[in-house]
Amino acid sequence: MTRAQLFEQILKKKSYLCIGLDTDPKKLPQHLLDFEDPVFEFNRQIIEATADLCVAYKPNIAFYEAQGPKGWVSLEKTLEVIPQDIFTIADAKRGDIGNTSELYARAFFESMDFDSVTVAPYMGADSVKPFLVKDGKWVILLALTSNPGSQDFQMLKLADGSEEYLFEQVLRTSATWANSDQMMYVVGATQGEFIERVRAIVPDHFLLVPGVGAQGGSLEEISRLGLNQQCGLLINSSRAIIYASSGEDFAEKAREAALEVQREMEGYLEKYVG
Ligand SMILES: O=c1ccn([C@@H]2O[C@H](COP(=O)(O)O)[C@@H](O)[C@H]2O)c(=O)[nH]1
Repeated sequence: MTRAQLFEQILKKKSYLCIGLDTDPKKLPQHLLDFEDPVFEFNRQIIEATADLCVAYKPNIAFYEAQGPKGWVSLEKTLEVIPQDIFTIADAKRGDIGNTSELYARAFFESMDFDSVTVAPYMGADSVKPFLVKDGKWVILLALTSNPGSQDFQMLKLADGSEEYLFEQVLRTSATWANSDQMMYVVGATQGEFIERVRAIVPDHFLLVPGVGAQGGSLEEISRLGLNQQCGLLINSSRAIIYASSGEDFAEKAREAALEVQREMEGYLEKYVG
């Protein structure tokens, strides 16, 4: 999917919500356990209930890999029922030496038809560039993550006396590898105080922002500081939406939770994007 197509969907749905399909077999409603593939059935019903309210779905690959071969089957079936006009993110956090990264890229962009994959920057240019080979396929690079461990490396000050953090150098250097039509960045919603520093380096890029909902990040703060003229944000919420209820009404309650976020986003789009 191109940037223009993504922005068109955002304007049409008045939403920049990404729903995380972090589907844990242990958290499935009891009544789904009789289905042949309960994980797929859960995802199918969540997608059916929320597709008009979000512009992206982000299955976290760990939840599927952990199930062995049947998890990959659930993932492939899930991808097939996501409507074509919705952006898909394989949250896999890959990256390796070049020839191995090429195979990861083939796994997510060819064997499966994801629009994007999350990639770790730590191994540098040759580990990221193999993912940047096709128009309409995106790298979402980890820049400033939402977890407490982001302090350990990402927030280290560079030794060059510039007062920059390592995550700022990651943004600056990686922005020369691909433009904002192929590269997005992960910036945690729990990092609101640094959004202006991120936007000073990458004003035009889309940011994938996990960490609202269960992790407590502020949708208002991220939207106020992070929205740009083409929206530039995909805000992810996983648990707070897909596990809004553990009962038979799980899809209905997921829709209610997604609707609440979408309505708030509609207000921010009017206020900050126009
Ligand atoms: O910095 C990061 C990068 C990725 N994630 C992932 O996003 C979702 C968040 O789930 P919630 O239930 O909404 O907290 C999950 O898949 C994480 O692995 C992140 O949280 N932070």
